[in-house]
Amino acid sequence: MDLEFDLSASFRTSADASAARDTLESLFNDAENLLSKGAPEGQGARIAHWNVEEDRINLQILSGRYVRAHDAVLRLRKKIAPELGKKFHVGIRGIEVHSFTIKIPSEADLKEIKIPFVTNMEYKDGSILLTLDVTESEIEKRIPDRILTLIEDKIAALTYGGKAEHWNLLWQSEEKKQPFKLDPTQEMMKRGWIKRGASRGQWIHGPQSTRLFRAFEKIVVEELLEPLGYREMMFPKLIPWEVWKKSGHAKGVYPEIYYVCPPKTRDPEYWEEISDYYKVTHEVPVSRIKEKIGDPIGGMCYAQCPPFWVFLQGETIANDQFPIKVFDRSGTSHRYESGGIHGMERVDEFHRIEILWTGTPEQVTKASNQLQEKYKHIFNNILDLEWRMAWVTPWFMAQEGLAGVSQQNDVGTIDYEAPLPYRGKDGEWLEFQNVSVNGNKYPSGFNVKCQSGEELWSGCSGVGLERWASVFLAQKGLDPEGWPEEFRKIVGEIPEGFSFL
Ligand SMILES: Nc1ncnc2c1ncn2[C@@H]1O[C@H](COS(=O)(=O)NC(=O)[C@@H](N)CO)[C@@H](O)[C@H]1O
Ligand SMILES: [Zn+2]
Repeated sequence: MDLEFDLSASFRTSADASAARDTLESLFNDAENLLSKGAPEGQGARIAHWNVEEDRINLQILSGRYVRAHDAVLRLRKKIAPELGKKFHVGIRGIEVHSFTIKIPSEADLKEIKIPFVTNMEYKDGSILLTLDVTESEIEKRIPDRILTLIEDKIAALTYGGKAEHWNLLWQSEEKKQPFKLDPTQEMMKRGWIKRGASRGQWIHGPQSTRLFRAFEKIVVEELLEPLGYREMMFPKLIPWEVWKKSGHAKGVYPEIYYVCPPKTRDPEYWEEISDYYKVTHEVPVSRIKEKIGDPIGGMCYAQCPPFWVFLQGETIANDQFPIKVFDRSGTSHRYESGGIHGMERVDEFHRIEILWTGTPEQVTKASNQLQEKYKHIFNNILDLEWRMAWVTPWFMAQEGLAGVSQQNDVGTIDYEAPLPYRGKDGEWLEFQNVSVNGNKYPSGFNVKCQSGEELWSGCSGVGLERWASVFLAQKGLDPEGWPEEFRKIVGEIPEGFSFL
């Protein structure tokens, strides 16, 4: 059984339309092809029933997935309005929806959920019956189609939800003997390289760890970004909903972002009682603060590349400007990660170099391949890591709560993973960066065009420095004597830290 739409509605007319009954009869009778345009043979919409009662033309329309009942009613209005006007001086004032149900095939029921404009959802013999409460304006705004897509995605998630994340191996280095077997985070804490920050999942990096992070950055800039012509930019780090609506994150990022709310006003008097309360009690009255701050305007940097696109938004760019290749390392990213205390490899606040490029599909694919070559050189000849690359669910799909792979070939994400010896032989490998070809998602999301009108694609690569440090130190330990010569030259002398009594 496929989708079934069942819509009962009326055209409200400016005057009694009974005189038009015969005309309506012939219009509706030969509406067959009007209601099947765009549908495979015999799968158009059909008028199950109609009648005229003074200033109401009532109809019931049944359809499948192709010419959906609500589209059919709009097509009918367009068809009969001029006839009624010309011949009978009767206008159509609007559409009243009396009942609207959609039947969607599904192996199982969905859990109780609240969906706008859906008044009832029940599961009966292999399908979910949705009852919608929509008016003409929701129909014009395609709300029923978005509700259908949402339900079909949830039904799909019931099945692939059980499927493991998409993963297939692309390349793997040879195994390497790893003398070091300890947890690098514990070792770094013991030696005072890092200390936990005061906030959840946050670290403070001492001079030693900072030198290591800067050495990784230096390698990325000198070995990869400069030779390949990437220019440094600074992307915003406070992201408003507007950006996440265009990047797609507004579809599913809510459980993992740090929200940002501005004060309702910066008038000191408005806040005086809060400061006074603190001065007297030495407690911060958080519940009272909640009343004094505005709604969240968005959140802290999460994926790092979306806010860049506002720089190109709405522009038409000369072809000779492409490929545009930039990178950002101007600030931290923040994710409300799963609970529990993690080492440095899973943190709420992290430092990432975000590499971003855009151009024609060929240019974008080529740039991705160039980056992969350079990374291979860095991991094999400078850091001497044991590591692998795998083709996985694109990061932008995962961050919208989707699974599987992109329909477009060579659009997708390559995850770079490495073993952490302290996790043991069968320990989970850690993703320490990725390279993605994101297809046309961002240029079209932010309405960026190239002069020739050719389709624009983009790609991005996130280099997580906490992850590089975790992988490198887990495999090589914290003593520079155990580090590859190439890398030691770049790091130089590890600076002294501070000692505590
Ligand atoms: N919680 C975290 N802690 C430390 N590093 C992280 C964390 N989340 C992501 N990263 C780093 O950021 C990289 C890219 O993150 S991603 O979500 O996979 N991809 C994106 O967000 C893309 N925009 C590319 O940056 C990861 O490979 C990892 O190196
Ligand atoms: Zn990105």
